[in-house]
Amino acid sequence: MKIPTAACARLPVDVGAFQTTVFDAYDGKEHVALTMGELADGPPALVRIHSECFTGDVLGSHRCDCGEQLAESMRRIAREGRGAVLYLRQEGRGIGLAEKLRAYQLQDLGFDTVDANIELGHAADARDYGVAASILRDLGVHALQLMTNNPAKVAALTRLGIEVVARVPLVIPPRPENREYLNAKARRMGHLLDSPDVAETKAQIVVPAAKVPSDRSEPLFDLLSRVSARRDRPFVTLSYAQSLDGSSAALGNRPLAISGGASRCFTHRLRAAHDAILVGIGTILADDPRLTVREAHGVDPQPVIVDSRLRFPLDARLLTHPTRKVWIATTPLANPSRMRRLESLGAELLVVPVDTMERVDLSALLALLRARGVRNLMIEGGGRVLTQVVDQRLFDLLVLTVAPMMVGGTPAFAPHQSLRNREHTRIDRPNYLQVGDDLVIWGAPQVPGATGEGARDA
Ligand SMILES: Nc1nc2c(ncn2[C@@H]2O[C@H](COP(=O)(O)OP(=O)(O)OP(=O)(O)O)[C@@H](O)[C@H]2O)c(=O)[nH]1
Ligand SMILES: [Zn+2]
Repeated sequence: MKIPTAACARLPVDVGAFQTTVFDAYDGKEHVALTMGELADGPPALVRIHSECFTGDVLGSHRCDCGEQLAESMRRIAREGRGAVLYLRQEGRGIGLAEKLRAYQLQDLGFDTVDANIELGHAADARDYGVAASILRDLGVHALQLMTNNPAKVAALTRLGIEVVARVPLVIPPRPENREYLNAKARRMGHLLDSPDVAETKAQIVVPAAKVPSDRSEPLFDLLSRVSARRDRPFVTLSYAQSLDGSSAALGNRPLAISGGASRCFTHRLRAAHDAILVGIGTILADDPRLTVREAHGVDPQPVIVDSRLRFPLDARLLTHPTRKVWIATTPLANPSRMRRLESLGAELLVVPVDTMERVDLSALLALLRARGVRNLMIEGGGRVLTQVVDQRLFDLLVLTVAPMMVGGTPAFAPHQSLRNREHTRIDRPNYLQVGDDLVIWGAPQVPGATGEGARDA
């Protein structure tokens, strides 16, 4: 999407003169590009994509490293005589200044930077880089060397079709006041902070995270980076794998590796494109999954487990998730002492009203997730949850991986209830991708009674 410029002027600062352009972005914020030299021609330029930090950038706060990263990146660009800083108005990793200060209060009480956000009902990182990609395209920049310590930023830009030929570390030596904060960023958000000295950092060639399919998957990831939540629930992607004969597990629900290596990378990339990931308790009992992003770059989505009867095992791997506190959604009928036990093991219990069958009411759960800041949610299974989601038409996008095998196992879906009595759910103008040996079918469900166009925009 072309992004209109609102105004521009030359701005001399200590390190040199930058052309300063304000963009009229579709999110209503005044994002800024500081550029030096000719960017559209020549080798990939040095670029900093900087998120606004009033406390660090303007006041020089010692709680973070932002102000120094901004100054250092401008210095490096001036030294090269060429490059750009995009100053994005994403204060507090997208949650705004007041919420960031609330997060600071929680950090003073012992929460780390990730848990503080989550405690306040936000995603650990609420930013997206769609505007940045549009501005870069407007500047004629399609490939760049990115000054960042954050691999998720590299991954996000790559998904948006900007080629990051190198990641240039921008490590600021810690101060006593921000040592713990920087450690938390490294430990919990995967920031690469071990280059000891700013002056020594050199560009590192970025190895593409996952040898995922072909560029033909870009429209899918591009779509995911642009979708916005509805008011009543997050944008929901239903993603699961099945064999040619429709099985998602071996007989008796025994686990089965269905998709190949390439599709696993693809699935991890999908996970990284979502704020949260939801599975039913059956999947936890059968597979004990970690639900993390391991085979792609990116931040782990918030795991959410639907567990009406609170059967969650006390030794499940999700209780030692490396970056997130697992959210277990249950009902007021669940055993209170079991709830307390799981809480003492680090889970967060979400008590949700029951539906007519005394299960977690999925619409109510989705509304709660939305209220907690989840903008997009990936639902990975299992059969019961998939069936309910399709029955109640609670999804916006389907991503189905079909592996070329016959299993004769447990069907991906439980027998449909209400669906049988209603119009069938069709995927509108589906897209087909080959990923390794597997076939990925993706598309939006047709809205009942709508034309193809409307369904596609759903
Ligand atoms: N919510 C929240 N935001 C913070 C906190 N500390 C800094 N920020 C914001 O974080 C943003 C910068 O993100 P960082 O995580 O420092 O770094 P990054 O942009 O992901 O990665 P780099 O490119 O390496 O700087 C700015 O918008 C800051 O205002 C915090 O404790 N909580
Ligand atoms: Zn900061």
